[in-house]
Amino acid sequence: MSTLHETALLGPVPAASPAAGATPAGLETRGVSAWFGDHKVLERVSLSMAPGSVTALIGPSGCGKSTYLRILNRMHEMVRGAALAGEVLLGGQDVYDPAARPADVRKRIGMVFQKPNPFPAMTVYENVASGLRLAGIKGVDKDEVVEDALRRAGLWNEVQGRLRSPGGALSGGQQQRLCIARSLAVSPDVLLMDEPCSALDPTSTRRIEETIAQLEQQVTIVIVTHNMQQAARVSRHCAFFLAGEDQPGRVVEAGPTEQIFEHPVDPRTADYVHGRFG
Ligand SMILES: Nc1ncnc2c1ncn2[C@@H]1O[C@H](COP(=O)(O)OP(=O)(O)OP(=O)(O)O)[C@@H](O)[C@H]1O
Repeated sequence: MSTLHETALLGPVPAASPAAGATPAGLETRGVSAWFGDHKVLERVSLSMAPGSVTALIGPSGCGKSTYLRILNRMHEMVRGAALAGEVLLGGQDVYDPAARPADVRKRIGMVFQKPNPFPAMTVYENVASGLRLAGIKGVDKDEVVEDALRRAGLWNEVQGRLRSPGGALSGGQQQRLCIARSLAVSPDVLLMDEPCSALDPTSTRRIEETIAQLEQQVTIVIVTHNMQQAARVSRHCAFFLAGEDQPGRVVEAGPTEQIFEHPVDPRTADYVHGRFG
């Protein structure tokens, strides 16, 4: 077991985000394992997430999908007793290089959670602008950035007349898109989404899926979802995680989404995607 400081060869992740219109960086993990204390929860996960594509992580509860997601932007290390091994590369550069600041990594690899978490008393405008403040970005036209982020999150038309209303006054689905806009304001390469629709109604879910489709090419997206139809609709690539009894989670099969759903190689993948377990 070790904390992940073994790969200094490629140099640290630079703080700078991609220029507007530039292809975002892709992500790759090599042999990532994870522990909570003595409990090993992930076993040597190696995956490639292509620049500007949507990758869905699927699998039964407890197989380590969220842990894997949180390893990608260095949130796992915030848990007391958590450890990991392996490599995480953003655009070929080591996310865990000792010289890389976790805050810079999280600026380039944003995260949207299961439950929308805007700052409820802050205005819609300030919620989006807070992304800039938290990331220490200065010298930009805030109005322009806020509008652009809200447009990219598919929320601008609904809130342009309510920018000074509290974020907490929006519907659940709008709040989730506000959180997406807050992440987008700092121009991340990657957006991690941990079951972003599980607290939303079907219409709001559809709007988030449309937003994901619009963001494809602009941002590399990794989404954890329990909804197989959603994984099939939004993703280009898919990875199926599975943990055995008292065994850590591992990737059983990964590939183009169509292949995972239509022609899976492993019978356990077929059983899972067809709802026969999990
Ligand atoms: N903070 C923690 N401390 C200790 N163990 C944890 C912690 N978070 C997760 N685990 C354990 O790690 C394993 C993987 O959990 P994780 O949440 O990553 O799975 P998951 O596939 O995302 O599950 P779900 O689909 O239910 O969200 C589980 O056994 C879980 O109990």
